[in-house]
Amino acid sequence: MGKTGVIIGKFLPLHLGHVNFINRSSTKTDKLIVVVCHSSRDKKMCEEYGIPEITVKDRLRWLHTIYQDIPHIEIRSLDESSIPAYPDGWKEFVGLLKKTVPEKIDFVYSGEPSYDSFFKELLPEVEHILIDPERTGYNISGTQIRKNPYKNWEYLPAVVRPFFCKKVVLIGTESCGKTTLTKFLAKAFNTSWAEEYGRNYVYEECGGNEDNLEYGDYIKIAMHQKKLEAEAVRHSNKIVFIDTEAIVTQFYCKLYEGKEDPAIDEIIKRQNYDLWLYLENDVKWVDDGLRKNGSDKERNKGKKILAELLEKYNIADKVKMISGNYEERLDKALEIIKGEFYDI
Ligand SMILES: NC(=O)c1ccc[n+]([C@@H]2O[C@H](COP(=O)([O-])OP(=O)(O)OC[C@H]3O[C@@H](n4cnc5c(N)ncnc54)[C@H](O)[C@@H]3O)[C@@H](O)[C@H]2O)c1
Repeated sequence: MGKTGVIIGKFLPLHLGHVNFINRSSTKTDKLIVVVCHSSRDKKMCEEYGIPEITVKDRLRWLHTIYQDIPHIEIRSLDESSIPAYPDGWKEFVGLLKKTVPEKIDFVYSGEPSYDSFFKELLPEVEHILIDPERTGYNISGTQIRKNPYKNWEYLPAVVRPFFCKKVVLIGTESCGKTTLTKFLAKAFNTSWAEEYGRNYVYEECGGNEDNLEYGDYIKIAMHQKKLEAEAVRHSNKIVFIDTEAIVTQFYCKLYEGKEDPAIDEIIKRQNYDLWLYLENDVKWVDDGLRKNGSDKERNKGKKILAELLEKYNIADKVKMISGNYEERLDKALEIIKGEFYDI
C-alpha cells in the first residue's frame, strides 16, 4: 500500500511559497492530502489587514484549480472555529485533523520547526518532515501578502491574482471618450481592459444598425459584458479597466425602449467596482456610424437619464467626474487612480 502524507495550512492567501512547498512535499509520497484550515476568526483577520474576506471556498478553488491535474494530491478542509486559536488548541486541533484524515497518515510535512515537538507528542506514529524551513524557494509569507498584496504581486499564483485585482469602471453617455480613455489607462498601467460589448452586439446581431435592437437584447448585452469583464480580470496586472457596466446598459434600454429591464437590475445589484469614473459628454460628438444622439438636446436627455439611474442605484455619490479635452481627461484619470490606489 502506498504512503500518505499530510500538509496543514491556512493559505490566507495562497502564495507561490505554499505552491512550492506542496509541490516538493508531493514528490515524497504516494498520496498527499492538503488540509485547508479555516475558522470564523479568519474574516476578522482579513478586516484587520484591510483586504476582502478570503473564504474557505476561495482557498479551495485556488488549490483545486492548481492541482486538478495532479491525481495524487487531494484537497480537504478543516473548520477549527470550535477550538482555541493557535497555539492554544494543539490537542483539539490534532483531534480534528484525525477526523478530517481518518486514513493512516505516514508523514506530515511543514516548514515549521516549532511544530515538531507537538507532532511528536500528539501524533507519535507519524513522521514530521520539514520542507524548506528557511523559505529559500520563495521568501514570502501570508502576513506579508495580507499587508500589501500589490507590493508582493509576483508571489501570487495566477489563480489568486483576480481576487486582489482592483476594478475601475468607466461610464458615460454616447461619445464621451470612454473607450479611448479605457485603452490608454490599460496601457499606462500595463494591464488588461474589457471592451464595451454593446457595440459588437449591434454588428453581430443587428446588422450594424442600432435601430434593430429590441427590448430583449439588453439583458444579453449586460450578461455578455460580465463575461468579458471576468476575462479581463483573469489577465489583469493588479488593476483592470472596464468600459461600461450594467447601469449603462440599463440606460440604453430606457433611452431606446422607454423602460428598464428588471433582469438587468439583478446584475446591477451583484456587480461591484473599486472605482467609478464618469466621463462628461463635453468632448466633440463623433459619428462612428452607430451613434445617433449627437444633438445637444439628445446628449442632455441622455445625461439626465443616466444621472437618474446612478441616483437610483446609489452610485451617484461614488462616481468621480472627468471632463475636459482628451489630454486633461487622461491626466485627471491618472491622478484619481494613483490617489485611490497608491500602492499599485
Ligand atoms: N488551534 C491550534 O492550536 C492549532 C495548532 C496547530 C495548527 N493549527 C492550525 O493549522 C494551520 C497551520 O497553518 P500555518 O499557519 O502553518 O499555515 P500557512 O498557510 O501559513 O502555511 C502552510 C505551510 O506552508 C509553509 N510555508 C509558508 N510559506 C512558505 C514559503 N515561503 N516557502 C515554503 N513554505 C512555506 C509553512 O511553513 C506551513 O508549513 C493554521 O490554520 C492553524 O490555526 C491550529
